[in-house]
Amino acid sequence: MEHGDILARLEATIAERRMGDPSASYVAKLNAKGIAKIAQKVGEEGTETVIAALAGDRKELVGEAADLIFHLMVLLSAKDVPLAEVLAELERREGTSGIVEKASRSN
Ligand SMILES: N=c1c2ncn([C@@H]3O[C@H](COP(=O)(O)OP(=O)(O)OP(=O)(O)O)[C@@H](O)[C@H]3O)c2ncn1[C@@H]1O[C@H](COP(=O)(O)O)[C@@H](O)[C@H]1O
Repeated sequence: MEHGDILARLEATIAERRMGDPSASYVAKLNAKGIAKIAQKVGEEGTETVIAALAGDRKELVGEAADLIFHLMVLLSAKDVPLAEVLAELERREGTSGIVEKASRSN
């Protein structure tokens, strides 16, 4: 199976569970706690990813990176930002120099 499909499936699952029962779904539980809690989780998972990278534990890094991507997708969903919009932004940057691109970025 193509790995790229998992992001689309995960986005659909997150959208489906968002308003669900917090006692039966982690995605619903996080959304019930509000945007600040979701954003906090993204920050925590980012920090844990950095720690795993610096500790040199490859398996730990893969797990933390998966946690980070998952929580970032929960955050994007909660803010009604489709993943396609982020991917389109990456496509827009594709082929441009990161050095030049940084200077011309609007945000
Ligand atoms: N990919 C994930 C995924 N990655 C990590 N996690 C959960 O993220 C949580 C992170 O653990 P933490 O200890 O950091 O957080 P916590 O202790 O639960 O919460 P706090 O203490 O921060 O309040 C764990 O409960 C993990 O199970 C995930 N939960 C769900 N998914 C996907 O989301 C789908 C829907 O899940 P439900 O909403 O639970 O149905 C699943 O089928 C999966 O595909």
